[in-house]
Amino acid sequence: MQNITFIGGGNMARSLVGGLIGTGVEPKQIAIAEPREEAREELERDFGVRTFADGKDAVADAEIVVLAVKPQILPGVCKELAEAVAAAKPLIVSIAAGIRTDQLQRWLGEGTAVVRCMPNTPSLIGAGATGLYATEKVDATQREQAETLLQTAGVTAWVEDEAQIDTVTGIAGSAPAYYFLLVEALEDAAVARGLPRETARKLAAQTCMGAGRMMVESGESPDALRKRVTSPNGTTQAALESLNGDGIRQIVARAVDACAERGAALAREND
Ligand SMILES: NC(=O)C1=CN([C@@H]2O[C@H](COP(=O)(O)OP(=O)(O)OC[C@H]3O[C@@H](n4cnc5c(N)ncnc54)[C@H](O)[C@@H]3O)[C@@H](O)[C@H]2O)C=CC1
Ligand SMILES: O=C(O)[C@@H]1CCC=N1
Repeated sequence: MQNITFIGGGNMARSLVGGLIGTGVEPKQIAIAEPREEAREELERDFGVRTFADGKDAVADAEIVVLAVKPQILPGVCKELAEAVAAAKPLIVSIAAGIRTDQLQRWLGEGTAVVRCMPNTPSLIGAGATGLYATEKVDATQREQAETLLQTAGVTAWVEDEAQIDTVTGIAGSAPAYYFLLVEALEDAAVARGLPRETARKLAAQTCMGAGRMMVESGESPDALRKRVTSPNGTTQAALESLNGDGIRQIVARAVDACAERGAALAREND
């Protein structure tokens, strides 16, 4: 694995660095630029990585630079890094929601090789899901480098149309939060019915994991697995009829649209 520099050492960088180190990447090959001193100390303590206060210093010896700051500050951060990027010529991997590759190339230099991707926080435990998109400037070796980097965090899938990265955000990047919300809601419903919260959380969270593992490991469709839980005229049928009657599929479709549209709006707002 090449030298990898993260610009931004927040939640997502931590998730990806955790994944990288978990698969045996040498911590010293990872550099993180992070302005908050306390965060730098924590990153060094938790992962043994090199940290820098200034992004330009962290880019100098990097083969891959992962942009992991908020979309709202990315234009300024890229412009500050442009000279160092032009000198080191790393592959740029952006994980910023919404921000398009043509914008990144405009800020960093038109010749820059950019992969835009959308990972998610389960990367921290190697259970991430990432969509990737490569520009024409990215060669086959760099595509492989980006894929290998994100595969240390979980599964990956390429998209050919960049706009689909916003869809990926809707079903994977942001989606862990939907499952957390669902477990919160299950927990609240159980507590309202008198079950202790601790018991409710333990059982609901494990059920979320169990259902997830079955979908990933069995190779069966969610539809087939759902049908197997659903006895005719039984309890699950009653619950599913309630969910469908309340428009669960429409609710989810609207949420995915809202997410993807917010991604596109972030690109416009930060142009
Ligand atoms: N949190 C998530 O689940 C996911 C986030 N993303 C994307 O990842 C990016 C980072 O998100 P989070 O990690 O959640 O945010 P965060 O706020 O936890 O981390 C951003 C970090 O950047 C640092 N920073 C601020 N200015 C900087 C500068 N000039 N140079 C270097 N670092 C600087 C901040 O101090 C902070 O530690 C965003 O663009 C977001 O859209 C993508 C997929 C999932
Ligand atoms: O909420 C956000 O904007 C980021 C991008 C995907 C997950 N978190």
